[in-house]
Amino acid sequence: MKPYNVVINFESGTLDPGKRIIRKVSDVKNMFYDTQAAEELIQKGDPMVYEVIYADVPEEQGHLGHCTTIIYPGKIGNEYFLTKGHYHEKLSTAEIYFCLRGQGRLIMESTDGDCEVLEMFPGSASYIPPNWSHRTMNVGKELLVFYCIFPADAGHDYATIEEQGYPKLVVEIDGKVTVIDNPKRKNK
Ligand SMILES: O=P(O)(O)OC[C@H]1O[C@](O)(CO)[C@@H](O)[C@@H]1O
Ligand SMILES: [Fe+2]
Repeated sequence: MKPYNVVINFESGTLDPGKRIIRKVSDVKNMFYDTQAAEELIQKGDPMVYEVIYADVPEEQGHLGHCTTIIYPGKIGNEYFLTKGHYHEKLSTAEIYFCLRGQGRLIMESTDGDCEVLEMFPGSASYIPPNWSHRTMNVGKELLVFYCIFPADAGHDYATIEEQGYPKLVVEIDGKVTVIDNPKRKNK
């Protein structure tokens, strides 16, 4: 293949040319603490939670996958709109998130059971080491837009997070972004 450019719009988060994946509340309902509130939102029109726009790169060793992620502002119950979250199938692969717009949080858990939450803001570049799962939330009132770079053969393992969730939740309490223990978390 030959070198090529894509163009990223820092405002809207579009990456062109790219392949767009859309996730609505119905696609991520099991990830939220308040599943009842998620069901109600699905009945009210099933709004979009986030989209990912991938550059066209072969999913092969040696290549770097890259994409933008756009998370809409919103909450389910008092929990901010979030991505599904995953480990990489190839656990030895890292990832970088470079925030272009908005305010977010990045929650990560390692295979050793450590949990960390980082702030995301325009200009923040977050390093997700090998063996750490990752999920992002939009904690602001505008779009959260960030650019991701990862080994193209990393793959996604969604099952672990879908089953056990994270040890912490990022929620709004009295208008403030607050990190609390996840009451539903098993084995912790
Ligand atoms: O794949 P998820 O967990 O739905 O979240 C999407 C985010 O993670 C990535 O899959 C990359 O690891 C990006 O596409 C994006 O930021
Ligand atoms: Fe990833």
